Amino acid sequence: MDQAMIEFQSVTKQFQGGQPAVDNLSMSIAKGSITVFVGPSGCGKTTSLRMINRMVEPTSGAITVDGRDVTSVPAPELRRSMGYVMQSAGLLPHRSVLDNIATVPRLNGVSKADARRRAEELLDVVGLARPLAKRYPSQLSGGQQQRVGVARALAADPPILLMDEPFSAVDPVVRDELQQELLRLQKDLAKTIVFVTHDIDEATVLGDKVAVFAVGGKLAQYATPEEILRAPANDFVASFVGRDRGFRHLGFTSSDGVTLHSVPTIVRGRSGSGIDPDATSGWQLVVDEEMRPLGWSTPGTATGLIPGGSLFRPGESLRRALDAALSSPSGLGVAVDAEGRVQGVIRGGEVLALIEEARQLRQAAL
Ligand SMILES: Nc1ncnc2c1ncn2[C@@H]1O[C@H](COP(=O)(O)OP(=O)(O)OP(=O)(O)O)[C@@H](O)[C@H]1O
Repeated sequence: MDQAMIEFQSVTKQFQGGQPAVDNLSMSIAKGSITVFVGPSGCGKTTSLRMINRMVEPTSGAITVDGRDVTSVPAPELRRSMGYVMQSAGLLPHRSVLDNIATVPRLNGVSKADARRRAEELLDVVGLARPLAKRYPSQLSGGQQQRVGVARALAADPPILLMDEPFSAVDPVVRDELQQELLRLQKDLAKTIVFVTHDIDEATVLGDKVAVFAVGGKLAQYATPEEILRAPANDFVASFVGRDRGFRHLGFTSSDGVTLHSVPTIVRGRSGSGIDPDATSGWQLVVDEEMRPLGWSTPGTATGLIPGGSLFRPGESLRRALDAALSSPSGLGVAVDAEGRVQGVIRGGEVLALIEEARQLRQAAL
């Protein structure tokens, strides 16, 4: 079994005069994993997160971190052992980016020179250009500020990172980038990360485990994202994960059985590959000299080049395979290798047959 890093033992939090914000929460968070707390507004996600570092004290129950009851550790010491990233990034406005990142190491007694050196390394880690170090937070974009927030949380190299809706204030493209970067970082860092969001897509992308909270501070389901999408524990979870859950679930289904077919190609400005375009109803894939796809052509189109759909890399999920086929004007999803060179094409009908096969296998296993 995975080693527990954080444990909630029958934890309840009741603010004065209200319903419980968190109601009898028991859960175990594995070391080195990303656990996402997700749920509608006001269901106790932030309160639960803040009880880990004692920004909020439980009314009853206990929380242990690495086997120690958090109440046995002085709160300031506890907080310094955990990075904290929040929605607004929470940067100090009158300090430079570099000094913001160096703040916690300085509080921990690291020399100014060492703290700054570490801060510079962290700029690279979170993908920020070094010249940004001298700027002030207001001179950065929202996405850059969040990166500084992550760098600052990592500066003291804490084993635990608490992240409260860190990416919710940025636009969807930047958000996607930040999510992918967090996953890349986590591969090397293997921190224990607790991440709060109200977005089920973000939860299923990031979480090794997802905890779905219901209004009233009750834990409705705690499972892998795949399981939550495939088998919601009750009607509340089913409605929270939403109508697209079947499609999202494909993101966890292997595309191993999908067949790659050869495709007629033309290098832009040259003659064809010799494969008969009749096999693909006249569609030909236009590629560059390196065999990277540029778009499609078909006889009778005046424009010459029709933009292609999303690309698929063998080994990716069935969701990516289906999207590549459905988004392609030819109905053929283009498969590429790690360098982006064409490997072949996949057919939508065959991907759908695999989806059905996977469904039948799941049903038989029930
Ligand atoms: N300091 C406080 N005093 C009184 N009530 C509070 C306090 N902090 C939170 N609450 C209440 O506790 C409940 C849970 O709040 P919490 O912030 O944990 O929810 P949340 O799931 O993080 O919501 P959101 O997604 O909107 O941030 C809410 O009803 C909230 O009003």
